[in-house]
Amino acid sequence: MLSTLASASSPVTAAPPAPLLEVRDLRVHFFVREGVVRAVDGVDFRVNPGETLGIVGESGSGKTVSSMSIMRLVPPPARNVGGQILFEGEDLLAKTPDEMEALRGRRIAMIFQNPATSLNPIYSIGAQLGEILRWHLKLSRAEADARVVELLTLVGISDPATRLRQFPHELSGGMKQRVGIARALLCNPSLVLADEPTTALDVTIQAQILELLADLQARLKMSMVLVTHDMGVVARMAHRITVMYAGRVCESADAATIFNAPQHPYTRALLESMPRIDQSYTGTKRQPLPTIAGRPPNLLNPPPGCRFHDRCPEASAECRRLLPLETTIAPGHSVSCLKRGSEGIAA
Ligand SMILES: Nc1ncnc2c1ncn2[C@@H]1O[C@H](COP(=O)(O)OP(=O)(O)OP(=O)(O)O)[C@@H](O)[C@H]1O
Repeated sequence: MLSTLASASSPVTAAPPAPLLEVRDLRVHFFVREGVVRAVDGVDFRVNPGETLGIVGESGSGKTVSSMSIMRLVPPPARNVGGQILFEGEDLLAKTPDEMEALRGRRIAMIFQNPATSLNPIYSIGAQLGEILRWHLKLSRAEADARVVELLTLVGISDPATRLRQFPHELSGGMKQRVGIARALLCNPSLVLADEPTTALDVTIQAQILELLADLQARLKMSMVLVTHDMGVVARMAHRITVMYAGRVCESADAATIFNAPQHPYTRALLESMPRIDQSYTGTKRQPLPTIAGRPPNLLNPPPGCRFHDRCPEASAECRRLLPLETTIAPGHSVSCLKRGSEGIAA
């Protein structure tokens, strides 16, 4: 739940654009034998038309569960226990399974982490991409082939007419991920979700795929949610950034604000642990790469108060007792930290 710090001297600014996607107070819990894992526990974020939202945080912070929830693809024992996911004004959590099926791949599409497993090995590229077009848009085989060739060309695949007849194992990892991106864009979706789209690739290929995504985003004015643990990736790709920790949002702002004026101690710690280009981490003058001391809490039994308190250099007694609510501190900039003026609740 988002609250606003009232300020009589706040300048009057233009109303922000209506968001394409607005996630409000989302709660997704896993009901396991040992108890309840609060994987996503009151998360808010939004994506404006034509922009990339980067969701960033350490492993286990709830990024994937949040993005899979948009597609309603988080499997049991997870259950959505609260919140709203408003997409083009409609609550996705209120849709029937059939309505979601019609929407997935058509209005919201996904680029998966591992292209080796996300493509079906027994169908040619043309057959598996064409099937999506025939199902969603009722295109004929010839029309579907033409559209697939158009998309393969768009993602930089040479000789697309030949690729159409090839099988996934005949393509390199980078090429497969290009096909994965083409597949996501086939039906011209309003929103693309990309969960760690480059982590499974060789380092040299990662840069090429990020460049392709950035280029497509700019050319097609694509709206995208990019999930990553890598601040370097969001620095390059995201217009806005939501920082998650232990199932909650610490801070959300435009990318320049996150990098130049971060407010939450966790955002600051993430930035400090980014490798710097002017710093040597090898050789005789090497500095150790800073890391954030400690570990994220177990979400089966999260500590009371701020989830970050036992790793936070600023934590006080009240941080150990009160859970900070996400609070707007400037237009488009929200933070959940008692030290930055957030209201706290006993939890
Ligand atoms: N099937 C499951 N059963 C129980 N808990 C789960 C299950 N899947 C995920 N979780 C828990 O949900 C929390 C959020 O997981 P999620 O995958 O969203 O994190 P993440 O930020 O995407 O991390 P990563 O970068 O490692 O994928 C984690 O604490 C994880 O342990």
